[in-house]
Amino acid sequence: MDTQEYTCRLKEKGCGGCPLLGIPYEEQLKKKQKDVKKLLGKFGKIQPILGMENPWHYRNKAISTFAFGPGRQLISGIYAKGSHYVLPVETCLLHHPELDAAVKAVRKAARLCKYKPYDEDRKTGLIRHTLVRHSLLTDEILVVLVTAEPSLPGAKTFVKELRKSCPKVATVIQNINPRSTSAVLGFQEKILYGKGYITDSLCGVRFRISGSSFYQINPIQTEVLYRTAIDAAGLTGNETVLDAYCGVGTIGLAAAAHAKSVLGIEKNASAVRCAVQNAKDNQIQNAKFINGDATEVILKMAARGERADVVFLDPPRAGSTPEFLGAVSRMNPEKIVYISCNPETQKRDLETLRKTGWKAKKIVPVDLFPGTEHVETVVLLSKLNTKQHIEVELNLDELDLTAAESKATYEEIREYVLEHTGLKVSHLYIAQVKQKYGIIERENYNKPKSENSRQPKCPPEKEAAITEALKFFGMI
Ligand SMILES: C[S@@+](CC[C@H](N)C(=O)[O-])C[C@H]1O[C@@H](n2cnc3c(N)ncnc32)[C@H](O)[C@@H]1O
Repeated sequence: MDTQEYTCRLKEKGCGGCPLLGIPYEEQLKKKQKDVKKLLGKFGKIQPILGMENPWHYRNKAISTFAFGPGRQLISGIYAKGSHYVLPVETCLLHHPELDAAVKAVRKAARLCKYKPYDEDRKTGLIRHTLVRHSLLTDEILVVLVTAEPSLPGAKTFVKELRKSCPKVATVIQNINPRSTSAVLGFQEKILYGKGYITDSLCGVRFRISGSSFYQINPIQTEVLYRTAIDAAGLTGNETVLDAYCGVGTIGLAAAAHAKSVLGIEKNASAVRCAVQNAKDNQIQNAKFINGDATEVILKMAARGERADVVFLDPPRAGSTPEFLGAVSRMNPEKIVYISCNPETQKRDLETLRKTGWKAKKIVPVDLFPGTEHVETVVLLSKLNTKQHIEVELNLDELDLTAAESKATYEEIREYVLEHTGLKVSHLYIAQVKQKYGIIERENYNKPKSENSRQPKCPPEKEAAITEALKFFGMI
């Protein structure tokens, strides 16, 4: 079956998982580039999106929900769009093929053990979902069987049959979720076989992956994402680094070799335990982790006058909080690297950061989710008024400026206008518009050499463009 046919069949069935699958990959990338530009273009130039060479079978995690199929046979698959009707899924173009093989083996073992699927409406049956993870490093598979109650009769037989059909299964976990909820996992777990985790590697660091902790689902592009973020930070080995919303410590631990120290903050206690263990397993001694809400932790750090040179933040889809961003700003880092899986909330947070003088220096979209509408973005931010920027980025002509002028250089205004309108504007025109808004120029700067000299007047179209730029930089 080719991609087109596959997509048509899924659409017929009502599968809403991957709305872009029927579109050629180049077109998908163009669309995402455009979407990011629309949302974040006002903060700076958007670098070309970093896509995949082979955008298929990239997922390292699958979730399959159990139900009764024809003849009351146990089936598993995904919910049809907008409903709780289960569509059987045997293969998926986005899953690593080992995942489909493992889910098939789970179904076979569950049928042999005569497990009944859980019925949400009647509150009957036992097994709800299976969550399966694959490691590219070791080729091992982790299987989680989610049940509605703690008792799992014949658990040993289930594991034996599962491993017989799929010997790559290295660990099996029972997760108990008795709640009426759309969340897949519950809070209680039992290890039925193996160590309860598998090991994967990213950017040369090995990570333990459990059933419940957050781990990026596209390992190939995650390396691209992390390298982009770490490169953007320009670490020299002397920096103190904060890795907020750190999950199992992936970004911080990948950056640790290039920094003086790393402090990770994460709300999920089991992810923090994994992060501490990951540091040990990799003999990384300059990384520590705090279990807590990122906003609460950082507010306390800022109040104690603590600081960091570089802050990485990679919040969930809901984004960060104004309180977190305010506290980061008070800690006065040299750089913030904001990694996001939701450019809409990132846009909101960038607006908040801009109010305290932060400016986007680099914006790079990374396609972690081919076939879907989702996209990751890495944004590097720094403050224009830090010592480093005065030394490196302002030229001498522009050092003697009034407070309003100091917000953006003539070059930055010129670049902004060119990028947003395609118009070229001279320093003289910028000076004229600034004067119009009462932004006082220092003596003789960009003024005509004699009172009588004929000065070209800024045309209205360019004046409007410069006015927009002055607004953007908060100067008027
Ligand atoms: C998008 S994930 C990023 C994890 C990690 N940086 C990575 O790349 O694997 C967001 C993480 O934030 C954590 N989280 C969510 N809300 C939080 C909060 N209020 N404080 C701290 N961590 C939080 C989640 O548990 C999750 O691990």
